[in-house]
Amino acid sequence: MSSPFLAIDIGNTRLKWALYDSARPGAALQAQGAEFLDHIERLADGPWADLPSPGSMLGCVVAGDAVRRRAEEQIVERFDCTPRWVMPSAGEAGIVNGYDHPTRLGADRFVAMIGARHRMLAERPGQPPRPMVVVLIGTAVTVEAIDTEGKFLGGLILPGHGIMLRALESGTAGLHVPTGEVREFPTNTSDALTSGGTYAIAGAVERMVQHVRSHCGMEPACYMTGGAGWKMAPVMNGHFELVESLIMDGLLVIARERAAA
Ligand SMILES: Nc1ncnc2c1ncn2[C@@H]1O[C@H](COP(=O)(O)OP(=O)(O)O)[C@@H](O)[C@H]1O
Ligand SMILES: CC(C)(COP(=O)(O)O)[C@@H](O)C(=O)NCCC(=O)O
Ligand SMILES: [K+]
Repeated sequence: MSSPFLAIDIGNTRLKWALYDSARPGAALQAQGAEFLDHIERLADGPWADLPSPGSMLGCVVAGDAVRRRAEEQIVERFDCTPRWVMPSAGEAGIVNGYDHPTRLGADRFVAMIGARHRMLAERPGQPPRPMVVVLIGTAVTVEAIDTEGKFLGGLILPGHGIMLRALESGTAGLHVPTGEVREFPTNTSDALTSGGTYAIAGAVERMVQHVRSHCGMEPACYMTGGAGWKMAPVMNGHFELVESLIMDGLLVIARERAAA
């Protein structure tokens, strides 16, 4: 018997949710949405009002305990299921967590790597696994390195587009301008700021691809996700697959493994 499954990803800007017909990778998506954190209280009586009730849910949250509790209130108000959240551990679902303190790794990073590993293996059945670079472009940007065995080697944390711009605006007198375009040779302040932020992220990602290539001796499979992923995709060198659902995919993989255990 399978029942609908609710997956939730709470970042520092938005809560993303997705309802699937069951708790397994490849499950059919029935409904999805995103709310800014200020609007979490609208969920139960708004976007969730007419949904079929999930039999279980699993989420990841990096926005802090107060936000997590506000989301839990909505879940228990609307649905008959217990809120459950992924806590990064030393290893789960094909990823070995190489962080110095594994539990201090962001849950969204851990879950995205699990989703990516599952996708990479599914894309090449019967072939040897590849190392990976997994990029999350949300409020912050993270750039994760995973070897062929599924070991998380380490990752970068950078400011996201919005934080970079706000930091520059607040730290200078002359950088209060509208959003510009990404240009190779920007000739106005708006384009210079937008291009600077975009290529800062692209440069960090390219460097991590080099590190993984030389450490693992193989070209990594590269995946990108997050609310601002679409902004980065056009400027990435090499083959980067934009997978909007990477964190939800990871939650489905974990939910199935936990149900089987
Ligand atoms: N429609 C949108 N709503 C909110 N943020 C958006 C939107 N489109 C792009 N973004 C960008 O995505 C970032 C937030 O992405 P998201 O994945 O929701 O972040 P987080 O996981 O940290 O909550 C913002 O910094 C913003 O630059
Ligand atoms: C790095 C992050 C702030 C990213 O948050 P996001 O951009 O998804 O809102 C989050 O994953 C986090 O708080 N991590 C804990 C510290 C760490 O991963 O080392
Ligand atoms: K996130």
